[in-house]
Amino acid sequence: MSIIRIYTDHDTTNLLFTSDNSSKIQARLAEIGVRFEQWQTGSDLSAGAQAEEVISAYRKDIDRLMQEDGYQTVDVVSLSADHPQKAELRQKFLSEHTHSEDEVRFFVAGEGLFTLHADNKVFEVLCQKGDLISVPANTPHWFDMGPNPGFIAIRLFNNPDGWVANFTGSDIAERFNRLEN
Ligand SMILES: CSCCC(=O)/C(O)=C/O
Ligand SMILES: [Fe+2]
Ligand code: NI
Repeated sequence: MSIIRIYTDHDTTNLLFTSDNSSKIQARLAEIGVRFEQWQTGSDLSAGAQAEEVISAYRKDIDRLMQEDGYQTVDVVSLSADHPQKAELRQKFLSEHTHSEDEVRFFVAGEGLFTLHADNKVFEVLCQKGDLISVPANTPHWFDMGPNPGFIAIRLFNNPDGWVANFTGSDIAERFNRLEN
C-alpha cells in the first residue's frame, strides 16, 4: 500500500497529513508539481532482474512517456537484498539533492521511500509496485531503499547524460523517516 506523510520541514513531529488513498496522494503531490499515478504492472519481474528484460517488458509504456513528455533516456535500477554493494548504493541517494531536469521513476516491483522537500514541507511517499512518481527539476529530494533493498525502478530523463545529483549539503534527510525492510 502506497502512503504519503506530510510534515513541516523544521519539525519532524508535526505530521500535517497522511493517507494511503491514491487519489489523495496524487492531489497532495500535484500541489508541488509532482506527478503520481498508479499503473497496472503486467510482468512479474523480481528485484535483481536485468535492465534489458525490464525495458523490453515495459517498452510500450516507456515509448509512450518518451513521445508524450519528451523524455530522452531510460535506465533501470534493480536491487535485491543480496547485492554486495547495497550499503553504498543506499548511501548514494540518501542525502538531499536536486536534478537539473525533470525525471520520472516507475516502480516495476518492490518498494522505496521517496521524500520531497517543497513549500516548507517534507512529503514522504512510500512508493510500491505500480507507482509512477515524477521529481520536478530542482526539487530537493532523497530516496531510501532501506538496508535490505528489493525493488526495480525504471527511470526516464530528459537529459541525455542521465542521472546527475547535485547535493544541497543539507542534513535534513537525517531527521526524517528511513525505510525499514
Ligand atoms: C527509485 S530510482 C533510484 C533513486 C533515484 O533515481 C533518485 O534520483 C533518487 O533521488
Ligand atoms: Fe534523485
Ligand atoms: Ni520551515
